[in-house]
Amino acid sequence: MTTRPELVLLDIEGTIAPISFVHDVLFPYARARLAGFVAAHGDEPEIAAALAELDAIAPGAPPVETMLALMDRDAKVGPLKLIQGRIWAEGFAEGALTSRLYPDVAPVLRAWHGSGLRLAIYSSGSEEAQRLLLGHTPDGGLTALFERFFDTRMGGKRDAASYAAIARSMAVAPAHVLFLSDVADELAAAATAGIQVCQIVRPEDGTIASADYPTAPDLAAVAAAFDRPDPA
Ligand SMILES: CSCCC(=O)C(=O)COP(=O)(O)O
Ligand SMILES: [Mg+2]
Repeated sequence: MTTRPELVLLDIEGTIAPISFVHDVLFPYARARLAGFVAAHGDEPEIAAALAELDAIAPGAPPVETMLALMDRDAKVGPLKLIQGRIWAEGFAEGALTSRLYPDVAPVLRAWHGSGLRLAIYSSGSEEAQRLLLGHTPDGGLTALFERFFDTRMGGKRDAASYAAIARSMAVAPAHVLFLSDVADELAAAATAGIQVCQIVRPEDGTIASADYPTAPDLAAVAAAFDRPDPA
């Protein structure tokens, strides 16, 4: 991180939301409802298209089994993410789900937005899921702080071209974007595209610090770094 960015691009899981929340609350909620959801909504065009994509991944296998197997290895696959997002939408609408963010996140995001920094999300979770998560936090709705919610329709998070495309679509030079993530491979892809990067290392979630990139324990530390002079 060398210059104060114009745009901060944020990952979700492990960066602003606890991994434990995603794995122990959101994923089990979706797992338990996959079969019922497919039975109820499988004929809707968007869901039917997602089921066809799943069939291309595991030809002939029942789609619910394919999704369960993908979830077992935390595969970030578009049709699975779309269906998870639709299931979580029902949970948030019924009040059965409330999202959880790390405690530093909401105050820093509000301060960044208030100071004119542009904000966007780039997550493997679907755009709908991202909006739900940020719209139902214990600190209130945060979606209005963000200009855009990018998901894997922009490309994979380990592919440099995805970050270049995001910068282009937000009309900002890559060098003026800062990407925050817990995953070193994602930071490597962003750095290849010329984007500034910082790894968020949350000890409570067991993130392993990479030797290759600047690290910070939370968003407050990133914010503090903006105000420090560059090392000579
Ligand atoms: C609202 S996103 C839900 C979490 C999720 O499904 C996911 O895959 C998060 O991936 P990330 O790219 O944010 O680490
Ligand atoms: Mg992450």
